[in-house]
Amino acid sequence: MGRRMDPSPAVAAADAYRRALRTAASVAAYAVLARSMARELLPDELRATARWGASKLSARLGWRRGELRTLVVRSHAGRSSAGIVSDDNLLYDAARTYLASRLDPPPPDMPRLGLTVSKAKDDDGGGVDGWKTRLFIEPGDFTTDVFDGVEFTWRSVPLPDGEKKKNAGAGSAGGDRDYFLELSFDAEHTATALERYVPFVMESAKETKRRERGLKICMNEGKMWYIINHHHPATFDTLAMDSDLKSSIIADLDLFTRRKDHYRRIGKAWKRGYLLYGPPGTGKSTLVAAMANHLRYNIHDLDLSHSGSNLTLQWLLLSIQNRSILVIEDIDCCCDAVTREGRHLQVTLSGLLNLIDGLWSASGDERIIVFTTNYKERLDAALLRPGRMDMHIYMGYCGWDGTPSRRSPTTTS
Ligand SMILES: Nc1ncnc2c1ncn2[C@@H]1O[C@H](COP(=O)(O)OP(=O)(O)OP(=O)(O)O)[C@@H](O)[C@H]1O
Repeated sequence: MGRRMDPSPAVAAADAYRRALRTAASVAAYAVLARSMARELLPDELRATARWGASKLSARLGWRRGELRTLVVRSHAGRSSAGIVSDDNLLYDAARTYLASRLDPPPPDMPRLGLTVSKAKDDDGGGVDGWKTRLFIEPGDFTTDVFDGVEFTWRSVPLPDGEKKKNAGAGSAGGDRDYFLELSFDAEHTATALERYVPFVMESAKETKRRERGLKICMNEGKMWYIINHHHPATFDTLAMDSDLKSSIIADLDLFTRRKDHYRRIGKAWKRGYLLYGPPGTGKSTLVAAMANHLRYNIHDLDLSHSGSNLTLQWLLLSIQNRSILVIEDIDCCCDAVTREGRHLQVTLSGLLNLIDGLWSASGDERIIVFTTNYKERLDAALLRPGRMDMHIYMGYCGWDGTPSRRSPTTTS
C-alpha cells in the first residue's frame, strides 16, 4: 500500500480556505475570506494583480471592499493665525501637472475636461518662449489611476465661496486655486499612498516639468553671464555617431541623473565630466547640444579669454545653477594663452581644475562639465588622470559609406 504524503503547508491552507469558502454565508464573509486567502497563498506580483482585479470588480458591482480613505490636497500648505494662506502646497501643483500628463490624450470616459493655454515662461520668469496647453479635471469631476495594483481616485472639488475670497491672490496659480483635490483609495493602502504613490506623483511631475523646460545658453563676459534661448535642433537621433557609442553615452547620462543617492552615499559631488576629442568639425559642439536637449540642462559656454582672473572665474562658476552643462572648448589652448588684446590670461589650468573640483563641486548638484579638444595628445596630464574626466569620447570623421569612425569611449571612473 502506497504511503500518503502530508500535504505542503500551502496546499493544506488552500484546502482549509476552500472548505471555508463553501460554507461562507454572506458576500461580505466571502470577500473577507478571499482576501485572507490571497494574502497567504499568492506571490507578491500575483497579489498585486489580484488586488487590481478585485478593485475593478468592486467598482463595477458597486460594493466596497474596505473603508475608503480620502486625503484632501489644498493649494496652500497652511493658514496663519490671521487666516492668510501660507506657502504653496507642492503636492497640489505636482498633482495637477501629473494629472494633466495622464489626461493627454483625453480618456474616452471623460467627455468634459478643462483646458488652459498659458505662456510657456522660461525658468527665470523672463522671456516668453511659446505657449503650452494643459488639460485638467473639471470641478466636480474625477479620474482614476492604478498604481501598483491599487486604484486611486482624484476628484476636483470646488471651494466654498467664502474660501475662494481668502485664497484670492495666493501663490501663482490664480483661479486654479478655486478648487482643491481629493485623493481617495481603499484605507488598507494608506501606506502605499503615502510612502510610494505620493512620491511617485511628485517625481513624475518633476520629470514632466523638466521636459517642458525652455533651455538657455549662457556666455560669459567679465563677471556676467549673458543668456539667450537655446533652440539648437541637435538630438541624439540627428547626431551621426556609431550607434553603440551613442547608446553608451545616453545610458551614462541617464544613469547620472538617477544617482543622487549614490553620490551622497559615496561622498562625491553630483557631477560628471566628459572629454570630447577629435578633428575639427566632427560634431563635438553638436554632441553637447544633443546632451543638453536630452537632459533639458542649460549650457554655460565658458570662454576663458573673457573671464580675466581666477577670482572672476570663481564668481562665474559659483553663479552656475544646478542642472547645467559647463562647456570649455579647445581646452588644450585656452589656458596659459594670450587674449586678443595681447594680455596673458591670468587663469591657469591648475587654477581652473582646482576651482572645478573644489568650490564649484561643493556649490551645487547635478552638473556636467565638458571639455573639448582637437588635440588630446597636447593635453596636460592633470586633465587626463583617472577620475578627472569620467568619460573620454572620440569624435571622428564619417567613412565613405557615411558610417562614423569609432573608438570605444574610455570611462575613467
Ligand atoms: N557627427 C555629426 N552629426 C551631425 N552633425 C554633424 C556631425 N559632425 C559635424 N556635424 C555638423 O557639422 C558642423 C560642425 O560641427 P561641430 O561644430 O559640432 O564640430 P566640432 O567638432 O565641435 O568642431 P570644432 O572642433 O571645430 O569645434 C555642424 O553644423 C554640425 O551640424
